[in-house]
Amino acid sequence: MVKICCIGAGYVGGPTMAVIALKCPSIEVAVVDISVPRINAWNSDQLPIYEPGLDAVVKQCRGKNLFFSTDVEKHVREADIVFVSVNTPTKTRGLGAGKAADLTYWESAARMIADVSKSDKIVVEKSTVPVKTAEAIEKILTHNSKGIKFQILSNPEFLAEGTAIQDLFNPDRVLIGGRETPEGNKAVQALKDVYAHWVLEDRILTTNLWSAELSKLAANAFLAQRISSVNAMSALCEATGADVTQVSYAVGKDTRIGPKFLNASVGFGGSCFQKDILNLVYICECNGLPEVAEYWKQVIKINDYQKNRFVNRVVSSMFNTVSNKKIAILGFAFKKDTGDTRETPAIDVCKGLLGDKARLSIFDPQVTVDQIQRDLTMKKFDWDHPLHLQPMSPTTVKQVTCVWDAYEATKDAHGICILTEWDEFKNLDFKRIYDNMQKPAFVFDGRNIVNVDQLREIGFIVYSIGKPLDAWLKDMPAVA
Ligand SMILES: NC(=O)c1ccc[n+]([C@@H]2O[C@H](COP(=O)([O-])OP(=O)(O)OC[C@H]3O[C@@H](n4cnc5c(N)ncnc54)[C@H](O)[C@@H]3O)[C@@H](O)[C@H]2O)c1
Ligand SMILES: O=c1ccn([C@@H]2O[C@H](COP(=O)(O)OP(=O)(O)O[C@H]3O[C@H](CO)[C@@H](O)[C@H](O)[C@H]3O)[C@@H](O)[C@H]2O)c(=O)[nH]1
Repeated sequence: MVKICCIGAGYVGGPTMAVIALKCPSIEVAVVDISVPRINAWNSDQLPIYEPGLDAVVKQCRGKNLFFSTDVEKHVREADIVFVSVNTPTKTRGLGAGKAADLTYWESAARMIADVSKSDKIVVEKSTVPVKTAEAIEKILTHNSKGIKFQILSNPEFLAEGTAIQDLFNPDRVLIGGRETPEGNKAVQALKDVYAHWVLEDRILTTNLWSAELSKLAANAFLAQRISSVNAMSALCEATGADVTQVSYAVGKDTRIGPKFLNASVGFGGSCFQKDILNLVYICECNGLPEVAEYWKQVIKINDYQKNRFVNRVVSSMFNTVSNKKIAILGFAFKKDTGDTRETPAIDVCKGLLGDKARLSIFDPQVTVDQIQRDLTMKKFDWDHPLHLQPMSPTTVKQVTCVWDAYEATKDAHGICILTEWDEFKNLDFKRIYDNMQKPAFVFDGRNIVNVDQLREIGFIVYSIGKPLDAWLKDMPAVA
């Protein structure tokens, strides 16, 4: 029986391995982590991450051919294929701080693999890593290997949160990069055989190691670039009376462009886009390509601009101050159908409003009070380290309350900011909400999910990203 071990039981390691176990009953899969609470949660009824469809997959395989354990060394030693899916945060100190990937966790995993292994292994990069990481990892593995042979493969993951199970069941492509040697080809084939249990052959792409590593960074950069492009257009739409939804529909009808990923928003969030673009920028700089680095940097600059612009719209609409005003924040996760708040635009928007002394009442159906308080007090990039290494939040932000209901959050509020596109926000009783708010009552829709005309009819002053402006907002300063 082939044995797989995955180091890192996070958003990628957990769902990916659960699906491999489900689709390959003949393979034994162990997911290991240094975080005891995380592994305990994977072994309980309350999984550590919220992902539609995940519970059912885990329940079907756990205890049969899917195991979650903190006994990292034992499972690595026994495995034929070791996936490494640990954190690769942005460096906060030293060379490349604020841009380069911090490979501390990857390196320690590689050293441990070399130390405990007693048989040949295929080591698979599942984490997103800088191009050429495999070379460094190979050096660590072969230096300490006592004659054991390791083949390193790059197999980046393309799942998106909220649709992870769907994406894993039916991936656009599976990418496997390996050394172009007989041993390398054999290792690539072994991993191909795993995916071939459920992925069509023409969707399994094989490349050299460096192409696979770089393709992951390139894919995220392209995706984020589309969002920054449409968000840049949204500012121009507001200035000219065009409607960004109509513009992106018209643009996306061109089959060369395509309709997906063209929704204007308060900005993109999530653990990957910003981190991976910063990483790409750093790699370009290190390779003497400052113009290319500058090009990609702009995607992040526009994203920051969009978040600032949103805060400025809120403040300027409300008589240029939100001091001591209650603002309801609907949605804190970085997108719907996840409880993940990593790099969520809500953090920057909330911090911006708190900077102007607003009182915030936050509701998100999946995010806990503790998480929100941690996010609002944590330093940039601290979130991307294993849980037990993250600082506990010693202080709470007093002007922030978290509630478990949108009606409670909006009661007596002066304004509402919609920051996540949860389906339930579309069906709220806005008449009831309006009646319980201070007047004039404002809605700032950062996800373009409300029916603007209906809300204006009720009496709200509405701002919706990239849409023709409410008369109230027309003479207000719009620049960030
Ligand atoms: N989240 C996504 O949607 C996504 C998608 C594709 C790729 N990625 C990439 O995958 C990687 C993992 O992302 P994630 O979101 O799953 O992160 P995560 O923080 O959810 O999980 C990483 C896990 O690795 C564990 N870990 C760290 N060092 C360890 C070690 N030495 N031994 C054992 N366990 C260790 C941590 O405790 C943590 O539980 C990152 O490189 C990320 O960029 C993420
Ligand atoms: O038209 C759009 C599409 C997305 N977003 C925002 O962009 C962010 C990222 O969304 P999404 O890409 O759906 O989620 P992620 O889970 O971050 O997935 C991305 O990052 C992963 C980690 O690398 C990759 O594996 C995925 O392919 C890639 O889509 C979220 O804040 C979305 O709200 C928009 O604002 N407009």
